[in-house]
Amino acid sequence: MTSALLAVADLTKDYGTGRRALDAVSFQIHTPQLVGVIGSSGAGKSTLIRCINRLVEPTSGSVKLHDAEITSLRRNDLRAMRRQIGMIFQEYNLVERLTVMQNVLSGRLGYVGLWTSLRYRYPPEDIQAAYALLDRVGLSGFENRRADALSGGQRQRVGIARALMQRPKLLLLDEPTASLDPNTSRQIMELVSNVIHEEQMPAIINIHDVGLAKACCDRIIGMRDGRKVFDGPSSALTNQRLAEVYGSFEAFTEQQAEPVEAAQ
Ligand SMILES: Nc1ncnc2c1ncn2[C@@H]1O[C@H](COP(=O)(O)OP(=O)(O)OP(=O)(O)O)[C@@H](O)[C@H]1O
Repeated sequence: MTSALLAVADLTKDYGTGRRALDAVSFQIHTPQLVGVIGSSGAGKSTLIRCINRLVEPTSGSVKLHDAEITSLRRNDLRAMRRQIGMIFQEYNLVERLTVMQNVLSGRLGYVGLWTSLRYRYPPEDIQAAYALLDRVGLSGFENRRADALSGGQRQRVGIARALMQRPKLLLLDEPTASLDPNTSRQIMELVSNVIHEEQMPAIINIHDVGLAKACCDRIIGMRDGRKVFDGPSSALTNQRLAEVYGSFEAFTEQQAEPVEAAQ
């Protein structure tokens, strides 16, 4: 078998409270694919995503991106590695008072240095790439809008364009649709799926909505109490397997009935 694009082995996280949030989780990604991580609240989905780029420090285990071990990197090397991992958040994490273009260009921050970025003197090829990405995410013509004048769905599109500006080898998405209405969530998921297949990169997404995960993800990892209890193609996620992930089928349906936090 070819070497993995991403290889996670025995990844474990014990928080200071003594809580084991991740328990020896292992999986590999060999092809560009959208991998959805599902499970009940507290199952460890967010911890898993954040241990991969060490926003949360794993307690033990290994994470290899294109064969490079991430868990042992020191500060400068870790910073360089993080440029290769795009991250998309539930709350977008845009700089609200800056324009769409400035936010997208900030995806190059790790490459061009602080002085260039503070003065917005980005190389012409970066500016061209930013225009192309804005077009790609459906925001052509929005370059000069301030981020705080955008809807939730538009903000998430900026978040996606900014992550792609890094030219990452991996995308991590931590509940990117949790603050969006169902229609907008679907559009964002389809956009992510299209983009990662075009760019030929893997992506891992923490997602509560199982229907959306099944419709848009190529593969699903099911988490329960910090452990991986399902790993397979979306089509293999039967009601019985869902019951194993959520404790029971009733627990699954109750969880899915939770209202959407805020509309677009
Ligand atoms: N910083 C922290 N300190 C202590 N415990 C934490 C911390 N972050 C998460 N936990 C605990 O670790 C476990 C896993 O949390 P995590 O946020 O990864 O779950 P999740 O599946 O993403 O949940 P949700 O769907 O509610 O966001 C939970 O029991 C949580 O309370």
